[in-house]
Amino acid sequence: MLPPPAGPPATVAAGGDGDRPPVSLADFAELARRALPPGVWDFVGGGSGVETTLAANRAALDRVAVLPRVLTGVERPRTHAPLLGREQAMPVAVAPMAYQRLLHPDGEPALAAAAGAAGVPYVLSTLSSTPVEEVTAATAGPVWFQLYWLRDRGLVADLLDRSHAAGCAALMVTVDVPVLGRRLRDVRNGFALPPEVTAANLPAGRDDLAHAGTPGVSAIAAHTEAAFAPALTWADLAWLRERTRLPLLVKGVLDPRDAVRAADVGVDAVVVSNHGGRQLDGAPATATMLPEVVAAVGERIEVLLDSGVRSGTDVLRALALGASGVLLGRPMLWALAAGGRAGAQAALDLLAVELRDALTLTGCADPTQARRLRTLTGD
Ligand SMILES: Cc1cc2nc3c(=O)[nH]c(=O)nc-3n(C[C@H](O)[C@H](O)[C@H](O)COP(=O)(O)O)c2cc1C
Ligand SMILES: CCCCC(=O)C(=O)O
Repeated sequence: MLPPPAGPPATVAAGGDGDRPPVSLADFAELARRALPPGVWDFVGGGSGVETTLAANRAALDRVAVLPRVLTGVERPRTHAPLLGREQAMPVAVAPMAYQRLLHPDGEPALAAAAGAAGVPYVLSTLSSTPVEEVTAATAGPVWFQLYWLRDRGLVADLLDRSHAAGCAALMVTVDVPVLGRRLRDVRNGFALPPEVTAANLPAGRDDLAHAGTPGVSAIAAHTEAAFAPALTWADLAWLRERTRLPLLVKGVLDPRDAVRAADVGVDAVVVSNHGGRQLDGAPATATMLPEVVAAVGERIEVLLDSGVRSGTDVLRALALGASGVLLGRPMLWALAAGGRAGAQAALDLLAVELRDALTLTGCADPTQARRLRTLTGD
Protein backbone atom coordinates (compact mmCIF):
# COMPACT_ATOMS: atom_id res chain seq x y z
CA MET A 1 0.00 0.00 0.00
CA LEU A 2 1.11 3.55 -0.62
CA PRO A 3 1.52 5.89 2.32
CA PRO A 4 -1.41 8.26 2.75
CA PRO A 5 -1.20 11.54 0.85
CA ALA A 6 0.90 14.18 2.55
CA GLY A 7 -1.22 17.10 3.74
CA PRO A 8 -4.62 18.22 2.56
CA PRO A 9 -5.07 17.91 -1.22
CA ALA A 10 -5.72 21.60 -1.82
CA THR A 11 -2.35 22.59 -0.37
CA VAL A 12 -0.48 19.94 -2.31
CA ALA A 13 -2.35 20.58 -5.51
CA ALA A 14 -1.87 24.32 -5.26
CA GLY A 15 1.78 23.60 -6.08
CA GLY A 16 3.81 26.51 -7.45
CA ASP A 17 1.93 29.60 -6.38
CA GLY A 18 0.71 28.07 -3.15
CA ASP A 19 -2.15 30.47 -2.56
CA ARG A 20 -4.65 29.51 -5.23
CA PRO A 21 -5.96 25.94 -5.08
CA PRO A 22 -7.29 24.67 -8.42
CA VAL A 23 -10.96 25.38 -9.03
CA SER A 24 -11.15 23.63 -12.41
CA LEU A 25 -9.34 20.78 -14.13
CA ALA A 26 -7.74 23.37 -16.41
CA ASP A 27 -5.96 24.80 -13.36
CA PHE A 28 -4.16 21.47 -12.93
CA ALA A 29 -2.89 21.78 -16.48
CA GLU A 30 -1.31 25.10 -15.67
CA LEU A 31 0.35 23.68 -12.54
CA ALA A 32 1.62 20.71 -14.54
CA ARG A 33 3.01 22.92 -17.29
CA ARG A 34 5.15 24.67 -14.69
CA ALA A 35 6.29 21.39 -13.13
CA LEU A 36 7.13 19.33 -16.22
CA PRO A 37 10.01 19.29 -18.68
CA PRO A 38 8.74 20.76 -21.98
CA GLY A 39 9.13 17.47 -23.85
CA VAL A 40 6.92 15.62 -21.38
CA TRP A 41 4.36 18.43 -21.38
CA ASP A 42 4.19 18.18 -25.19
CA PHE A 43 3.98 14.36 -25.20
CA VAL A 44 1.00 14.48 -22.87
CA GLY A 45 -0.87 17.49 -24.22
CA GLY A 46 -0.17 17.01 -27.90
CA GLY A 47 -2.15 15.43 -30.68
CA SER A 48 -1.29 14.18 -34.14
CA GLY A 49 -0.79 16.24 -37.28
CA VAL A 50 -1.92 19.84 -36.99
CA GLU A 51 -4.12 18.85 -34.03
CA THR A 52 -7.43 19.39 -35.81
CA THR A 53 -9.09 16.46 -34.07
CA LEU A 54 -7.63 17.47 -30.70
CA ALA A 55 -9.36 20.84 -31.04
CA ALA A 56 -12.53 19.34 -32.57
CA ASN A 57 -13.11 17.19 -29.48
CA ARG A 58 -13.41 20.29 -27.31
CA ALA A 59 -15.37 22.29 -29.85
CA ALA A 60 -17.94 19.50 -30.27
CA LEU A 61 -18.47 19.15 -26.53
CA ASP A 62 -18.82 22.90 -26.20
CA ARG A 63 -21.54 22.86 -28.86
CA VAL A 64 -23.69 20.42 -26.87
CA ALA A 65 -26.24 22.41 -24.89
CA VAL A 66 -28.22 20.47 -22.30
CA LEU A 67 -31.77 21.53 -21.63
CA PRO A 68 -32.43 21.71 -17.86
CA ARG A 69 -35.66 20.47 -16.24
CA VAL A 70 -37.07 22.50 -13.36
CA LEU A 71 -39.23 21.91 -10.28
CA THR A 72 -38.10 18.30 -10.03
CA GLY A 73 -37.70 18.39 -6.26
CA VAL A 74 -34.12 17.17 -6.49
CA GLU A 75 -31.96 18.52 -3.69
CA ARG A 76 -28.74 16.56 -3.53
CA PRO A 77 -28.31 14.14 -6.43
CA ARG A 78 -26.29 10.97 -6.14
CA THR A 79 -23.34 10.86 -8.48
CA HIS A 80 -23.21 7.05 -8.25
CA ALA A 81 -23.91 5.08 -11.41
CA PRO A 82 -23.20 1.63 -12.81
CA LEU A 83 -20.33 0.92 -15.20
CA LEU A 84 -20.12 -2.62 -16.57
CA GLY A 85 -22.90 -3.53 -14.18
CA ARG A 86 -21.06 -2.40 -11.04
CA GLU A 87 -21.96 0.71 -9.12
CA GLN A 88 -19.19 3.33 -9.11
CA ALA A 89 -19.04 6.64 -7.26
CA MET A 90 -19.29 8.40 -10.63
CA PRO A 91 -19.84 7.19 -14.21
CA VAL A 92 -16.17 7.94 -14.83
CA ALA A 93 -13.00 5.88 -15.13
CA VAL A 94 -9.39 7.02 -15.39
CA ALA A 95 -8.30 6.40 -19.00
CA PRO A 96 -5.36 4.11 -19.73
CA MET A 97 -2.25 6.20 -20.19
CA ALA A 98 1.28 4.99 -20.76
CA TYR A 99 4.38 5.76 -18.70
CA GLN A 100 2.92 7.66 -15.75
CA ARG A 101 6.28 7.91 -13.98
CA LEU A 102 7.07 10.58 -16.56
CA LEU A 103 4.68 12.80 -14.60
CA HIS A 104 5.59 11.95 -11.03
CA PRO A 105 7.93 9.45 -9.36
CA ASP A 106 4.95 7.74 -7.70
CA GLY A 107 3.40 7.08 -11.14
CA GLU A 108 0.68 4.49 -11.65
CA PRO A 109 0.32 3.32 -8.02
CA ALA A 110 -0.45 6.90 -6.96
CA LEU A 111 -3.03 7.50 -9.67
CA ALA A 112 -4.63 4.09 -9.11
CA ALA A 113 -4.84 4.75 -5.38
CA ALA A 114 -6.45 8.16 -6.02
CA ALA A 115 -9.03 6.57 -8.31
CA GLY A 116 -9.72 3.87 -5.74
CA ALA A 117 -10.22 6.46 -3.00
CA ALA A 118 -12.59 8.40 -5.26
CA GLY A 119 -14.52 5.21 -6.00
CA VAL A 120 -13.89 5.06 -9.75
CA PRO A 121 -12.10 2.42 -11.87
CA TYR A 122 -8.51 2.94 -12.93
CA VAL A 123 -7.50 1.58 -16.33
CA LEU A 124 -3.88 0.42 -16.42
CA SER A 125 -2.00 0.70 -19.70
CA THR A 126 -0.05 -2.19 -21.18
CA LEU A 127 2.75 0.41 -21.33
CA SER A 128 2.61 1.10 -17.62
CA SER A 129 5.87 2.16 -15.98
CA THR A 130 4.94 0.00 -12.96
CA PRO A 131 4.20 -3.76 -13.13
CA VAL A 132 0.51 -4.63 -13.01
CA GLU A 133 0.95 -6.60 -9.78
CA GLU A 134 2.27 -3.52 -7.96
CA VAL A 135 -0.56 -1.37 -9.22
CA THR A 136 -3.37 -3.66 -8.11
CA ALA A 137 -1.63 -3.98 -4.72
CA ALA A 138 -1.62 -0.19 -4.33
CA THR A 139 -5.39 0.29 -4.46
CA ALA A 140 -8.52 -1.26 -3.04
CA GLY A 141 -10.47 0.02 -6.03
CA PRO A 142 -11.12 -1.73 -9.33
CA VAL A 143 -8.28 -1.86 -11.87
CA TRP A 144 -9.12 -2.60 -15.49
CA PHE A 145 -6.31 -3.77 -17.77
CA GLN A 146 -5.81 -2.10 -21.15
CA LEU A 147 -4.32 -4.37 -23.78
CA TYR A 148 -2.14 -3.25 -26.64
CA TRP A 149 -1.89 -6.22 -28.93
CA LEU A 150 1.81 -6.92 -29.34
CA ARG A 151 3.34 -8.70 -32.33
CA ASP A 152 4.52 -11.38 -29.91
CA ARG A 153 1.34 -13.33 -29.15
CA GLY A 154 3.12 -15.12 -26.33
CA LEU A 155 3.52 -11.77 -24.61
CA VAL A 156 -0.18 -11.02 -25.16
CA ALA A 157 -1.11 -14.31 -23.50
CA ASP A 158 1.30 -13.57 -20.66
CA LEU A 159 -0.21 -10.10 -20.10
CA LEU A 160 -3.71 -11.58 -20.04
CA ASP A 161 -2.69 -14.20 -17.49
CA ARG A 162 -0.80 -11.75 -15.30
CA SER A 163 -3.49 -9.08 -15.30
CA HIS A 164 -6.09 -11.70 -14.45
CA ALA A 165 -3.97 -13.17 -11.65
CA ALA A 166 -3.28 -9.67 -10.31
CA GLY A 167 -7.01 -9.14 -9.86
CA CYS A 168 -7.91 -6.83 -12.74
CA ALA A 169 -11.68 -6.57 -13.03
CA ALA A 170 -12.08 -5.92 -16.76
CA LEU A 171 -10.14 -6.00 -19.99
CA MET A 172 -10.06 -3.07 -22.40
CA VAL A 173 -8.51 -3.69 -25.80
CA THR A 174 -7.42 -0.62 -27.74
CA VAL A 175 -7.96 -0.91 -31.48
CA ASP A 176 -7.02 2.50 -32.86
CA VAL A 177 -3.22 2.13 -32.79
CA PRO A 178 -2.18 -0.06 -35.75
CA VAL A 179 0.60 2.50 -35.89
CA LEU A 180 1.16 5.56 -33.71
CA GLY A 181 -0.31 8.80 -35.07
CA ARG A 182 2.32 11.22 -36.28
CA ARG A 183 2.72 13.55 -33.33
CA LEU A 184 4.69 16.46 -34.61
CA ARG A 185 5.56 17.84 -31.19
CA ASP A 186 7.29 14.57 -30.27
CA VAL A 187 9.02 14.36 -33.65
CA ARG A 188 10.33 17.91 -33.34
CA ASN A 189 11.42 17.32 -29.75
CA GLY A 190 13.07 13.99 -30.60
CA PHE A 191 11.08 12.72 -27.62
CA ALA A 192 12.34 9.58 -25.86
CA LEU A 193 11.82 8.00 -22.45
CA PRO A 194 14.36 8.86 -19.76
CA PRO A 195 16.27 5.78 -18.47
CA GLU A 196 14.29 5.54 -15.23
CA VAL A 197 10.91 5.22 -16.99
CA THR A 198 10.42 1.80 -18.54
CA ALA A 199 7.64 -0.37 -19.96
CA ALA A 200 7.55 -2.37 -16.75
CA ASN A 201 4.99 -4.97 -17.89
CA LEU A 202 7.29 -6.12 -20.70
CA PRO A 203 10.41 -8.25 -20.30
CA ALA A 204 13.54 -6.16 -19.69
CA GLY A 205 15.00 -4.66 -22.83
CA ARG A 206 11.79 -4.85 -24.87
CA ASP A 207 11.44 -1.07 -24.65
CA ASP A 208 14.98 -0.15 -25.74
CA LEU A 209 13.73 1.67 -28.83
CA ALA A 210 11.54 3.96 -26.69
CA HIS A 211 14.71 5.24 -24.98
CA ALA A 212 16.73 5.88 -28.12
CA GLY A 213 16.74 9.66 -28.45
CA THR A 214 17.28 10.71 -32.06
CA PRO A 215 16.71 14.28 -33.24
CA GLY A 216 13.69 14.44 -35.54
CA VAL A 217 12.35 11.04 -34.49
CA SER A 218 9.75 10.11 -31.89
CA ALA A 219 11.25 7.17 -30.00
CA ILE A 220 7.76 6.37 -28.75
CA ALA A 221 6.57 5.94 -32.33
CA ALA A 222 9.61 3.82 -33.26
CA HIS A 223 9.02 1.51 -30.31
CA THR A 224 5.32 1.21 -31.06
CA GLU A 225 5.97 0.28 -34.67
CA ALA A 226 8.38 -2.45 -33.64
CA ALA A 227 6.22 -3.82 -30.81
CA PHE A 228 2.55 -3.53 -31.81
CA ALA A 229 0.67 -5.94 -34.09
CA PRO A 230 -0.41 -3.71 -36.98
CA ALA A 231 -3.06 -5.80 -38.75
CA LEU A 232 -5.59 -7.09 -36.26
CA THR A 233 -8.98 -8.37 -37.38
CA TRP A 234 -12.37 -9.19 -35.93
CA ALA A 235 -11.15 -12.78 -35.60
CA ASP A 236 -8.54 -11.58 -33.11
CA LEU A 237 -11.25 -9.85 -31.10
CA ALA A 238 -13.30 -13.06 -31.16
CA TRP A 239 -10.23 -14.96 -29.91
CA LEU A 240 -9.93 -12.51 -27.03
CA ARG A 241 -13.64 -12.83 -26.23
CA GLU A 242 -13.20 -16.60 -26.02
CA ARG A 243 -10.10 -16.32 -23.88
CA THR A 244 -11.41 -14.17 -21.04
CA ARG A 245 -14.44 -14.25 -18.83
CA LEU A 246 -13.78 -10.71 -17.63
CA PRO A 247 -15.97 -7.93 -18.99
CA LEU A 248 -14.44 -6.87 -22.32
CA LEU A 249 -14.38 -3.32 -23.66
CA VAL A 250 -13.19 -2.18 -27.09
CA LYS A 251 -11.61 1.27 -27.07
CA GLY A 252 -11.21 3.37 -30.16
CA VAL A 253 -14.46 2.86 -32.07
CA LEU A 254 -15.95 5.78 -34.03
CA ASP A 255 -18.00 4.19 -36.84
CA PRO A 256 -21.36 2.75 -35.69
CA ARG A 257 -20.81 -0.20 -38.07
CA ASP A 258 -17.73 -1.17 -36.08
CA ALA A 259 -19.69 -0.83 -32.86
CA VAL A 260 -22.27 -3.28 -34.25
CA ARG A 261 -19.55 -5.77 -35.19
CA ALA A 262 -18.03 -5.45 -31.72
CA ALA A 263 -21.42 -6.09 -30.14
CA ASP A 264 -21.85 -9.12 -32.43
CA VAL A 265 -18.56 -10.53 -31.14
CA GLY A 266 -19.96 -10.28 -27.62
CA VAL A 267 -18.05 -7.41 -26.06
CA ASP A 268 -19.62 -5.70 -23.07
CA ALA A 269 -18.87 -2.11 -24.03
CA VAL A 270 -17.32 0.12 -26.66
CA VAL A 271 -15.43 3.30 -25.92
CA VAL A 272 -16.13 5.96 -28.53
CA SER A 273 -12.65 7.45 -28.72
CA ASN A 274 -10.25 9.09 -31.13
CA HIS A 275 -7.45 8.60 -28.61
CA GLY A 276 -7.65 12.21 -27.48
CA GLY A 277 -6.82 13.44 -30.98
CA ARG A 278 -3.54 11.52 -30.98
CA GLN A 279 -4.22 9.06 -33.81
CA LEU A 280 -5.98 10.05 -37.08
CA ASP A 281 -5.86 13.82 -37.38
CA GLY A 282 -9.08 14.59 -39.22
CA ALA A 283 -11.09 11.94 -37.39
CA PRO A 284 -14.43 13.28 -36.14
CA ALA A 285 -14.92 14.50 -32.60
CA THR A 286 -16.23 11.83 -30.27
CA ALA A 287 -19.25 13.90 -29.20
CA THR A 288 -20.21 14.07 -32.88
CA MET A 289 -20.19 10.28 -33.32
CA LEU A 290 -21.59 9.28 -29.92
CA PRO A 291 -25.32 9.62 -30.78
CA GLU A 292 -24.96 7.39 -33.87
CA VAL A 293 -23.08 4.74 -31.91
CA VAL A 294 -25.66 4.84 -29.12
CA ALA A 295 -28.45 4.48 -31.69
CA ALA A 296 -26.67 1.48 -33.23
CA VAL A 297 -25.75 -0.53 -30.12
CA GLY A 298 -26.98 1.31 -27.03
CA GLU A 299 -29.71 -1.24 -26.36
CA ARG A 300 -27.23 -4.14 -26.44
CA ILE A 301 -24.02 -2.94 -24.80
CA GLU A 302 -22.65 -0.02 -22.83
CA VAL A 303 -21.24 2.93 -24.71
CA LEU A 304 -18.54 5.06 -23.11
CA LEU A 305 -16.90 8.20 -24.48
CA ASP A 306 -13.52 9.82 -24.08
CA SER A 307 -11.43 12.58 -25.68
CA GLY A 308 -11.80 16.12 -24.41
CA VAL A 309 -13.77 15.58 -21.19
CA ARG A 310 -12.68 18.37 -18.86
CA SER A 311 -15.51 19.02 -16.38
CA GLY A 312 -18.60 17.68 -14.68
CA THR A 313 -20.63 19.49 -17.32
CA ASP A 314 -18.83 17.47 -20.00
CA VAL A 315 -19.74 14.26 -18.16
CA LEU A 316 -23.38 15.41 -18.11
CA ARG A 317 -23.20 16.21 -21.84
CA ALA A 318 -21.94 12.71 -22.63
CA LEU A 319 -24.63 11.12 -20.47
CA ALA A 320 -27.35 13.26 -22.05
CA LEU A 321 -26.13 12.10 -25.48
CA GLY A 322 -26.61 8.51 -24.32
CA ALA A 323 -23.24 7.41 -22.94
CA SER A 324 -23.20 5.30 -19.80
CA GLY A 325 -19.95 6.92 -18.72
CA VAL A 326 -16.70 8.55 -19.72
CA LEU A 327 -12.97 8.04 -19.47
CA LEU A 328 -10.92 10.95 -18.21
CA GLY A 329 -7.45 11.25 -19.75
CA ARG A 330 -4.97 14.10 -19.67
CA PRO A 331 -6.46 16.00 -16.69
CA MET A 332 -5.53 13.05 -14.48
CA LEU A 333 -1.92 13.18 -15.64
CA TRP A 334 -1.79 16.92 -15.07
CA ALA A 335 -3.16 16.48 -11.56
CA LEU A 336 -0.63 13.70 -10.89
CA ALA A 337 2.18 15.99 -12.04
CA ALA A 338 0.84 18.84 -9.92
CA GLY A 339 0.49 16.95 -6.66
CA GLY A 340 0.99 13.18 -6.88
CA ARG A 341 -1.73 11.04 -5.39
CA ALA A 342 -3.23 13.97 -3.44
CA GLY A 343 -3.34 16.10 -6.57
CA ALA A 344 -5.12 13.35 -8.49
CA GLN A 345 -7.57 12.88 -5.65
CA ALA A 346 -8.26 16.62 -5.54
CA ALA A 347 -9.02 16.57 -9.27
CA LEU A 348 -11.49 13.70 -8.91
CA ASP A 349 -13.11 15.38 -5.89
CA LEU A 350 -13.55 18.51 -7.97
CA LEU A 351 -15.08 16.54 -10.82
CA ALA A 352 -17.57 14.98 -8.39
CA VAL A 353 -18.59 18.41 -7.12
CA GLU A 354 -19.03 19.65 -10.68
CA LEU A 355 -21.05 16.60 -11.69
CA ARG A 356 -23.30 16.93 -8.66
CA ASP A 357 -23.91 20.60 -9.51
CA ALA A 358 -24.65 19.76 -13.14
CA LEU A 359 -27.17 17.10 -12.09
CA THR A 360 -28.80 19.46 -9.59
CA LEU A 361 -29.08 22.22 -12.16
CA THR A 362 -30.77 19.90 -14.67
CA GLY A 363 -33.12 18.31 -12.17
CA CYS A 364 -31.60 14.82 -12.23
CA ALA A 365 -31.61 12.71 -9.08
CA ASP A 366 -28.73 10.59 -10.39
CA PRO A 367 -26.61 10.18 -13.55
CA THR A 368 -28.92 7.61 -15.14
CA GLN A 369 -31.65 10.27 -15.34
CA ALA A 370 -29.46 12.49 -17.53
CA ARG A 371 -30.36 10.28 -20.50
CA ARG A 372 -33.84 11.78 -20.46
CA LEU A 373 -32.58 15.31 -20.96
CA ARG A 374 -32.82 16.94 -24.35
CA THR A 375 -29.68 18.18 -26.02
CA LEU A 376 -29.29 20.83 -28.68
CA THR A 377 -26.27 20.85 -30.91
CA GLY A 378 -25.23 23.96 -32.80
CA ASP A 379 -25.42 27.66 -32.12
C1 LIG B 1 0.12 10.57 -22.44
C2 LIG B 1 -0.96 9.68 -22.94
C3 LIG B 1 -0.74 8.32 -23.00
C4 LIG B 1 -1.73 7.48 -23.46
N1 LIG B 1 -1.52 6.13 -23.44
C5 LIG B 1 -2.52 5.30 -23.79
C6 LIG B 1 -2.34 3.91 -23.66
O1 LIG B 1 -1.31 3.44 -23.22
N2 LIG B 1 -3.37 3.11 -24.05
C7 LIG B 1 -4.55 3.61 -24.54
O2 LIG B 1 -5.45 2.85 -24.87
N3 LIG B 1 -4.74 4.94 -24.64
C8 LIG B 1 -3.75 5.79 -24.28
N4 LIG B 1 -3.97 7.13 -24.33
C9 LIG B 1 -5.29 7.65 -24.75
C10 LIG B 1 -6.22 7.79 -23.54
O3 LIG B 1 -6.58 6.56 -23.01
C11 LIG B 1 -7.54 8.51 -23.92
O4 LIG B 1 -8.15 7.88 -25.01
C12 LIG B 1 -7.35 9.97 -24.25
O5 LIG B 1 -6.28 10.56 -23.54
C13 LIG B 1 -8.67 10.68 -23.93
O6 LIG B 1 -8.62 11.99 -24.23
P1 LIG B 1 -8.37 13.17 -23.15
O7 LIG B 1 -6.92 13.08 -22.79
O8 LIG B 1 -8.66 14.36 -23.99
O9 LIG B 1 -9.29 13.00 -21.98
C14 LIG B 1 -2.97 8.00 -23.89
C15 LIG B 1 -3.19 9.38 -23.82
C16 LIG B 1 -2.21 10.21 -23.35
C17 LIG B 1 -2.50 11.69 -23.27
C1 LIG C 1 3.54 5.17 -26.07
C2 LIG C 1 2.73 4.72 -27.20
C3 LIG C 1 1.35 4.41 -26.89
C4 LIG C 1 0.78 5.29 -25.82
C5 LIG C 1 -0.40 5.97 -26.33
O1 LIG C 1 -1.36 5.36 -26.60
C6 LIG C 1 -0.35 7.37 -26.53
O2 LIG C 1 0.67 7.99 -26.30
O3 LIG C 1 -1.38 7.89 -26.96
